[in-house]
Amino acid sequence: ISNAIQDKSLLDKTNTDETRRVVSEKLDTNPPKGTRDFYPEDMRLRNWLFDQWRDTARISGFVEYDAPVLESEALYTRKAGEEVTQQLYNFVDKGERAVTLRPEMTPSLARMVMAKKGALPLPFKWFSIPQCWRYERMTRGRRREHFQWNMDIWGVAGEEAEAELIAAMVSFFEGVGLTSEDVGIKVNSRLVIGEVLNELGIPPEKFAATCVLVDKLEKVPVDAIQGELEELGLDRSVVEKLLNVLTNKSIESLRDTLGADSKAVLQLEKFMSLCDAYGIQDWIILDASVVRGLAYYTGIVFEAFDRKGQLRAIAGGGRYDKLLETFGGDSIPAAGFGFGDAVIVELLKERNILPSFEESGIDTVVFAMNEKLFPAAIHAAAALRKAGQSVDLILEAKKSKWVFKHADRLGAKYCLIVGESEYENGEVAVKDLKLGEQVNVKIEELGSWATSQ
Ligand SMILES: Nc1ccc(Br)nc1
Repeated sequence: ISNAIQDKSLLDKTNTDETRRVVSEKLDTNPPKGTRDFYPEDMRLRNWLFDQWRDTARISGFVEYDAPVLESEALYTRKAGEEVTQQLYNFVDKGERAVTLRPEMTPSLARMVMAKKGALPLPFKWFSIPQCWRYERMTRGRRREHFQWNMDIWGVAGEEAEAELIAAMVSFFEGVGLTSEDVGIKVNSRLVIGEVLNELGIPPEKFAATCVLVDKLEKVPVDAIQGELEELGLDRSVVEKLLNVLTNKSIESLRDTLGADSKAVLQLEKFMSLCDAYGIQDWIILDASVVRGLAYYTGIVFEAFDRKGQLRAIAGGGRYDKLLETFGGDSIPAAGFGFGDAVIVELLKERNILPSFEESGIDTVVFAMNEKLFPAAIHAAAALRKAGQSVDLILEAKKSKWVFKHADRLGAKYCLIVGESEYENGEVAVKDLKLGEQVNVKIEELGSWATSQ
């Protein structure tokens, strides 16, 4: 190596060959399959959505946490046939560890709670906005990542937790301009399935996997999963009976089917009365066919959907009291939801209530008419920035025409011009780009000018 460095000609030659080989393989500028780049305008939309989520969480008394995007694969080996665990973005790392990009956040939250071994004061209300991943064969060309707002309440056994969670979700919808005419929230309890399976003599250990299969039945014909049903010992008559109960779309009909003293009916009646207290009853639809696809739900489950029925579920969640047990820990009652960043944006666009994010948010473009005046432009920009303005200082010699076009592209409010004659009078010219008016401002008064805008 040292000879090569001394013998520069060799280095140049090697570099040239190397460079030629590298340049010949044209770089693929697309992001990896199923992932997205966020250019500034996309980032403004994403930040706006995250701000709505964060504001709702803060107002509802939730505090933010986070966890690594990379987790041990062991966190998701639930063997219940869920889509989310069958599409892990997993690999073996350089330390021979079986790891995966997280497909959901709840298991990470459970791991964090277990790590604290009971030292966490209960109850707690936490939220996060993790990027979650799946590795789906690109046959369907679907995304492999999304950001998912997670809200969870741990340590509250009563349905008050689910009602608080759904009230927070409704508060988000109202905050972005959606009403109960646009969005509904279907609510059910997995106790319904539990009572039916119990009556039919199906052992409780089959409960979770049955729920996952029933969820799949919402999307595919029975024949498509007949094999999995039989593997679980669910013969056709059991499935028919189960599906019949799940057709109930009101608390009244469910009460007729399961009886007034059914735990599932009593739970749902209590939940509905809590929703009345929040004044969100118009958003709620009882629908016994809702089971959700995660194995660990144990009680109330819910999903938000667009009333026009054009889109996939907007959000979903439920109670998961036994999750820590599946990790070998002691159970703590918990409930929560996940709310993806894709469907909600599609809905807001379709309802034409997604704000515009074209403008960069730059307040003032500052430029010097010649190189000699650039230090003065720096001082002007510094004064405006000190007063809290967002300032784009033009860093090279540019013609005025270019600067005004640039300022227009940015959607800037003002253009501050440092010109010879004004500067000699200790002033700069400020043009209001929306109104077209231009005023001269004393340089030492720029701070107060900025704060007065
Ligand atoms: N679980 C999951 C992860 C990533 C996407 Br996109 N959808 C679902």
